[in-house]
Amino acid sequence: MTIAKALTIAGSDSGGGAGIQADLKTFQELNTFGMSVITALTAQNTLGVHGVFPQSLEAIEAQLNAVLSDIGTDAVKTGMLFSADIISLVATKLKEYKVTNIVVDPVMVAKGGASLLLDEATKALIEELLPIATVITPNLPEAAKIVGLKDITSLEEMKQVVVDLHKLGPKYVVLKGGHLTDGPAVDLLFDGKTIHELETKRIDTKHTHGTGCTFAAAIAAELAKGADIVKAVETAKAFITIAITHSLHIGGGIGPTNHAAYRRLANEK
Ligand SMILES: Nc1ncnc2c1ncn2[C@@H]1O[C@H](COP(=O)(O)OP(=O)(O)O)[C@@H](O)[C@H]1O
Ligand SMILES: Cc1ncc(COP(=O)(O)O)c(N)n1
Repeated sequence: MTIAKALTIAGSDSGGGAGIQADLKTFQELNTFGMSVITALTAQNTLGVHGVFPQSLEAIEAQLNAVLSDIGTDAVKTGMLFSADIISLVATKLKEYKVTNIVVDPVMVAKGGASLLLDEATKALIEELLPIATVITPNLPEAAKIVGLKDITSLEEMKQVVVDLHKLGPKYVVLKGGHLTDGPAVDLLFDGKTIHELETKRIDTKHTHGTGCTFAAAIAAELAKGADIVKAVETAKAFITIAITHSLHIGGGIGPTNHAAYRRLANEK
């Protein structure tokens, strides 16, 4: 039996809601074979990040070589990359192994406020990773940091920023509007010509730990299976909306989304 393969290159979230764990659960639910390269361990739960332990370049390179030299992959999703050196290594290896379908989620700060990317690494992200990305999926604070704005607070501003982000080299840009404070949850997909709006009702919940990771992993899984970008992003939006609707009240803080809900609902139809 053959199966589409998807690789996440990201940080481990011991709490299971974001990072590597969210990505692998999402890959599984969307019927792809998930693999992982761990860039950093985080000691994390619903209350926040209690420790960050980046892995050595040697350990990261060994994982990349092991997976890509033997198994290969149909898509990659990058998440927490932490430092400029890790970003450079990942970019070099993705080029060396001619990886296609590269989804870059430019993770910078955890929902609780902890930094998951060193400040000085933003330059490497912009110069080395964005130009080789198939699609990038920044949230509003990440997009503001990348284009040098203080903040982005309206749909009108988002429409300008999505075009500015595209000029940095990725083939497609998905700008996530989850951080707008009111109105629907709108994401914009720009393909270089047209801005597609993906809109859902804003779900009233605080349990959104791992939404960005899960959404980007779902895009990667769909691209791995051969979907075009519009279809991949539409499916990912449906997946994350259902996962947030049925989010889990686990722990004392910001609970995780429910990765299993999408498939469970599909099976009930
Ligand atoms: N309260 C919400 N209701 C519905 N969709 C949401 C909500 N919060 C976030 N989303 C959606 O979840 C996805 C992840 O967005 P976002 O939370 O902005 O990312 P991040 O986790 O990177 O900060 C996007 O598709 C966004 O529109
Ligand atoms: C290891 C790791 N990676 C990424 C995130 C961001 O989570 P979110 O998807 O909620 O922005 C996180 N909290 N931890």
